[in-house]
Amino acid sequence: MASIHAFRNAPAPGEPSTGRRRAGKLAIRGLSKSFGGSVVYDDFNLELPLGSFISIFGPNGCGKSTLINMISGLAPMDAGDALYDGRTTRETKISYVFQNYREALFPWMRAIDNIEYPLKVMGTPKAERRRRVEAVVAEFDVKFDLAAYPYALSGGQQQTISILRALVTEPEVLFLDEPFSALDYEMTLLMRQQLQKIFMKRRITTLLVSHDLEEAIELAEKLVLLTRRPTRVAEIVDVDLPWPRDSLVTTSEAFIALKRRCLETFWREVKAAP
Ligand SMILES: Nc1ncnc2c1ncn2[C@@H]1O[C@H](COP(=O)(O)OP(=O)(O)OP(=O)(O)O)[C@@H](O)[C@H]1O
Repeated sequence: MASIHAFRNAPAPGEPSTGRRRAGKLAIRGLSKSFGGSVVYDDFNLELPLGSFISIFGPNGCGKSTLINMISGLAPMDAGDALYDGRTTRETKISYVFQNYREALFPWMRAIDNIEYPLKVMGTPKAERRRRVEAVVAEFDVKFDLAAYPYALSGGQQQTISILRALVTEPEVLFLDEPFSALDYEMTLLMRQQLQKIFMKRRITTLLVSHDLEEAIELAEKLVLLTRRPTRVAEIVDVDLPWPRDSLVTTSEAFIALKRRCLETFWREVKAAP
């Protein structure tokens, strides 16, 4: 997938970031999608609050990536639409972080230039570009050398660059497709902390696809559990745990009860006859 798409619908230069929780809803209506004769979605409907951290979890191949690809504008729907507080995807400032950071970064650009790149594409003046890059780097508490090229950075550092590049445009909606699945455990836990920090500060509507149920719960305010194909919403679970959440939250009674409930739904759906 061409990573340039990650920067479309970016804000105009100088436009303020969205610091407050956004009102309104993301409304997905009548969404249908098939590949060949294989139906993934057929008249799928979902409503979610903007300004929330939403995780999406479901059986293998149920269409999690396809869903966020369609509602972010990366892939076409066969039918239906997605409206952000009444505005189309094209009218909404969207960023996307891919699972495969190695292919998403430009190898010939230094880390700092990768972060700045979408602002250049948008025609943001140099001084403003520098201000925004510095701001996002400070916010994420980056400790490694941003003058390095991607090949010289660890996986976690490369994915940090991808996330900073997505955030530098000050998006209204941030999509993350299994962003930490290629990272080691320690780095994954650290990245979850960083992502929470950014979310609490900016309140960007965030949609995370995760294969890891603990991760999906740990980060979410709302967890969307999907069925097998043709895919529907099995359940939307409110994750009412206090923020910020460190990794120890996964050992709390409240967390374990939530995980149990999600697993029960998950297994019911996995075992359901196709
Ligand atoms: N471009 C495509 N062409 C043909 N089939 C596709 C395409 N993209 C996705 N599919 C199929 O659509 C279904 C849903 O795929 P998708 O990757 O969205 O599921 P997922 O839930 O994200 O999967 P996973 O759990 O493996 O990450 C799968 O059966 C997949 O093979």
